[in-house]
Amino acid sequence: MPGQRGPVPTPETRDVPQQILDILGEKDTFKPSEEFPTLSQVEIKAALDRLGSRSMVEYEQITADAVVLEKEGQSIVDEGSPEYKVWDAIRSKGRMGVKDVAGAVGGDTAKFGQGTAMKNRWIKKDGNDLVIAEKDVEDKTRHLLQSAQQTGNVADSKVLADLKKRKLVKVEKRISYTVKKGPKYAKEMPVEVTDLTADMLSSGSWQTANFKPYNFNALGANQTPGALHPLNKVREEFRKIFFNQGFVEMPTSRYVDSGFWNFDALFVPQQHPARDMQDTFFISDPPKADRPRDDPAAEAAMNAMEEGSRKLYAEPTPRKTTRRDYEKYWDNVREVHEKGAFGSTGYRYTWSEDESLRLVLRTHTTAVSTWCLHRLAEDPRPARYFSIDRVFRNETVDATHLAEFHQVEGVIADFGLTLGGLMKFLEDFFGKLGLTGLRFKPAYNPYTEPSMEIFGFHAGLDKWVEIGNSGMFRPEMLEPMGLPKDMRVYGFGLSLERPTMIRYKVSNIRDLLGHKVDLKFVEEQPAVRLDKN
Ligand SMILES: N[C@@H](Cc1ccccc1)C(=O)O
Repeated sequence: MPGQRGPVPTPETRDVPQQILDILGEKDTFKPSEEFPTLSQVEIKAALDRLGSRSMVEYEQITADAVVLEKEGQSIVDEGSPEYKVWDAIRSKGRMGVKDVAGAVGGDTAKFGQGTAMKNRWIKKDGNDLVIAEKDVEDKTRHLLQSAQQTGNVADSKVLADLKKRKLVKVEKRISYTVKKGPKYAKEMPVEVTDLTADMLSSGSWQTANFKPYNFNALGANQTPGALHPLNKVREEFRKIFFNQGFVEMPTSRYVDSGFWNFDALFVPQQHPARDMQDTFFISDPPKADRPRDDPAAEAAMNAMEEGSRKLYAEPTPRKTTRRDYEKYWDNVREVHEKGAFGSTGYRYTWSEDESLRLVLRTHTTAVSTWCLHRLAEDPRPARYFSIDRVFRNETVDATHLAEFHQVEGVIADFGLTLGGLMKFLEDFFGKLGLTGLRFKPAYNPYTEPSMEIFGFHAGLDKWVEIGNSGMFRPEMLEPMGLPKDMRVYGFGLSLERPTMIRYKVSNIRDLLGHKVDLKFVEEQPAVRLDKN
């Protein structure tokens, strides 16, 4: 029975309760330690408890002193006493030089044995030699210790004190039991019923059935309650960091989105290589997305997230909601691509509505940030949003790349933001993950200007690793939404997999994500604190 306190019955111990009943059929009382010399005290106790809890036996515990052999005492029992060994060595040679005894029996044995053998008059000196004085001797020390071992007792207290002084024996407390019949004694272990069944109820046999008593001392069986996946553990750590800095979590989980939200609204030109089949998974059925329009489900989710945050940070006013003009937004996006607008010269190509309405597996969570930012335009105010969710890219799969992974993404909207502020923010943010002394490298994203790749020095790997991408969103993205000209928005993104792989020392991403993940691995990984190494 899993979790049962005490030893698990083995084939040798399983029928001990029955054997105890058998013995009690012949004697009124007995000591199990004498009848079962090979069983441990714990095994005996388990059998007695089993019978005792059913009132089949009663037992008493006796604590008594027992003489136990020390190592030296045991070796005398096994090989004989030093005095005997000295006598025996001299006997077998006939005579032996005093100086040769140590060589024959060992230094320690010679040292202790020779004197005692002399005192016992087993040996005597003959010139410079030793010869035996007694033809037959009894190794009393050995016999004394043998009997002490068998009975756990040395009757003569003076002898016992002497053996203790010579460190041949010690005295220990021993627990033993005396057993007698209990009020429900029977010759056989009765058959016990564990479950009340429908049959027993209808036949009435439950009335006479012998139910197994509850064992309230039994430990519960170990439960495997499930475990957070390592990615989820790291995700939770990131979420804490974001929440601690006043970020609102964005509603996510919409894996399929239109090109509009994933690309066009972000000022990604329609000919951009990222929009190629090589890089993006396109969905063929349904063939086309709807034009951007009200999205009540996402709206409700985001309202709830904001409401929670508003309570937490005691922000005074809820957002004003006005009707969004999606026709205008759509036209603005077309115009900024095609002809240029809002002070930008645009890309100057013919913008295709069909391309914008193609369905894709979203390639970045910036699609969600874009949706949240366009929503902010109806009541522009400082805001901080984050998401941690799955994205898809048509990549060649290898040890560090899969066609799907997770992005950690944050955006900060405010008035009067500067690039220096973003760098400082990122230093603080990554500092909380234990990464300090960041380096920034100018980079290019169609939707941010300036853009920076973020590098951190990884002490364990002893090299600079790219840990993220960031930038300030372009006016070509923000102004078509209706966000005010003087509002600036930071954005940054990183993968969830990379810090998780480093933290859990996973070298192949397929051990972390996909269909080959070992559940045992998942269950065994400890929780982490990202800011503790
Ligand atoms: N979308 C970028 C990350 C990013 C987000 C926001 C601003 C700048 C960069 C990526 O996928 O790598």
